[in-house]
Amino acid sequence: MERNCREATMNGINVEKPNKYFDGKDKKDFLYHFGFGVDTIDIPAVFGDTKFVCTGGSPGRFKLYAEWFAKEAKIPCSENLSRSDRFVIYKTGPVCWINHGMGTPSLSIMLVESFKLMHHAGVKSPTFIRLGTSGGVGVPPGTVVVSTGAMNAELGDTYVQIIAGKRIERPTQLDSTLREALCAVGKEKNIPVETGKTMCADDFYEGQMRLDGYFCDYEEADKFNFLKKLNALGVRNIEMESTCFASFTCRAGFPSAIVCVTLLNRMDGDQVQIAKEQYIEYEERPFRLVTAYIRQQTGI
Ligand SMILES: O=P(O)(O)O[C@@H]1C[C@H](O)[C@@H](CO)O1
Ligand SMILES: O=c1cc[nH]c(=O)[nH]1
Repeated sequence: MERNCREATMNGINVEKPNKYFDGKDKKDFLYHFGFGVDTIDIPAVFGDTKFVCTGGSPGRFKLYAEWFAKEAKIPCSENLSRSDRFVIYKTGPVCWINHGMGTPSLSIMLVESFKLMHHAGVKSPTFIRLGTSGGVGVPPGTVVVSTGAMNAELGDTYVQIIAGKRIERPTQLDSTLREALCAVGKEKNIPVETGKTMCADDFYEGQMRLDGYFCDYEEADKFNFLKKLNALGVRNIEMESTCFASFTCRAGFPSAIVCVTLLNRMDGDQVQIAKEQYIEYEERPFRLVTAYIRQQTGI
């Protein structure tokens, strides 16, 4: 049965308390990949009013999203608040825009430091939304997939971590209330929205059964059989972060959603070759949907 993370949070199910070791009175926690810590900036003053953390891979796209949001809501956009060159952090009122790089290893670092940031800022239940791009599985290019769940590369609905030499699998639930609200906004705004599972691959080429990588030791028929299998399992898009994102946010008890536009239908090809204007219009779709939802929720 599908679980709602918000309920899970309220009932205390699946929600883990922050690690006791990083927050002792004598400890001055430093967020290494953000380049600042509790000792170097006044975290509650800068981040204490955060309600939403929006994230996605590219630093340039997230700077743009923050600027677009500020312009639309007629509020100021901060400078890049990150003091490291690993990630960018922009703030527009109650919304933080932080990029996470490509793949789950990079995302996991960004999420852990964002969760610690919210903890130090005294923010109780921030909503996390991943706005990204993906390859569609049987859906037309430009479709915005709001994920019902995340599936790993072995086609299990879990996020696999190796800790102390052991394989740990954790659930990849997403918040169904948030998803439904986002879908309703998409409909209102005439944005082509679909719901379905998102497959999280470990790489862009072989892990997604592309035929255009440098290596390929399978046949074209294997690719199509795999994509058909995914489609039959309810998968509508493939990207590279969803399992970690769903698992970490649910573990922390934060409502979360994944909203990714499809750049192509993988049933029709592998190369991502889109005219610049079309690419920007596709990139804008998750932004328009999520922004409308945030503005509706916050009244800004
Ligand atoms: O959020 P983005 O668009 O960066 O995410 C997808 C998944 C991979 O990180 C990347 C591959 O092109 O795009
Ligand atoms: O096909 C695609 C497109 C974007 N991102 C992916 O991971 N795969």
